Amino acid sequence: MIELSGVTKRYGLKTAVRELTCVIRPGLVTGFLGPNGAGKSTTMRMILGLDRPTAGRALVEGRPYALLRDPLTVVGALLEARSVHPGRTAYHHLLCLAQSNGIPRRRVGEVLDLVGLGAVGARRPKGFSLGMGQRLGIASALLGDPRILIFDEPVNGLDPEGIHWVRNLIRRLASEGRTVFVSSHLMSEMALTADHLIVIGQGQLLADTSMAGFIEENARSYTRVRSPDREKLLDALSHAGLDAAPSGAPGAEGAWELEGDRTAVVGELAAERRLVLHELGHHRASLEEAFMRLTSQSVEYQAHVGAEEG
Ligand SMILES: Nc1ncnc2c1ncn2[C@@H]1O[C@H](COP(=O)(O)OP(=O)(O)OP(=O)(O)O)[C@@H](O)[C@H]1O
Repeated sequence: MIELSGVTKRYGLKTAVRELTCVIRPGLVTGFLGPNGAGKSTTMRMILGLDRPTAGRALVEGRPYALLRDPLTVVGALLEARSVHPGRTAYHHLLCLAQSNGIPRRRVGEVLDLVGLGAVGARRPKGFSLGMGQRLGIASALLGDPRILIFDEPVNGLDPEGIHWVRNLIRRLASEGRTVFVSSHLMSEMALTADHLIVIGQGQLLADTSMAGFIEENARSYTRVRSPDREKLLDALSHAGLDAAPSGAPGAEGAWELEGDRTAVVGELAAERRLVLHELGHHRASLEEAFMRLTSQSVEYQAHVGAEEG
């Protein structure tokens, strides 16, 4: 378990994280979302003792990271900026980490096999592809068989096969009862991976909720209907007091949308008036749209498309 209570981090006048309080529980994948500069990496660095909070406390399994004995056996992390000694092979890189953390040598071979690098352990990581580098970072995180795993943008730069592999690994780690805390800007990936979400904007907590609850609360629900008898259908809807607007969704040209789930009433109206329908369905907006909706007020750098400048 990871516990943050009133965690604040200031860099000079800039407050990167402001009074963040939340608990990241075992047995679940908790997604950590926020626009660029929201404070995600800073928060992860504070949990890992790489940055000291200006105020508040970050605890892993009930203790500050700095007080952990053999920390790699308690918490493993994959951070965005990683350093690997240029002269060491992948095997030696992991062996040095293992030896300084009281981890048996045999575990090095195990994690290399686990991440699919068993055949290239004798090679130097500087010749590795982005995906292989990412796998080596994950091997380091798993080395101490820790109960807590923190992954900052784990699928960055990976191909679809690599993304699929990371997703399955993350889900498996959580199903084994571990605490898994993952940040990603890839919303479609997060929607498939996370059970729970913590969302921050400008360093402050915006949401701490289940994935299903987040989508229920923040994603628009609507009915989409398409008919070759468009004018008659719109007339029927308007007589029934139902507002419809043209769909702006890509690939939904000619379709109309109504707020909420109105499939039953639209279907009945169409049947009554003997109108042909080519499409009628209830949709819920994606996690991406829900995220954009929630964080639109707290984006640090925003492009103003079409704004007149100068
Ligand atoms: N060492 C530092 N000195 C000064 N400001 C910093 C430092 N580290 C981070 N910041 C600032 O703190 C804020 C939060 O940064 P952080 O990297 O934690 O955000 P993030 O959510 O991880 O962003 P991204 O999604 O772009 O990785 C930003 O405004 C950043 O410029």
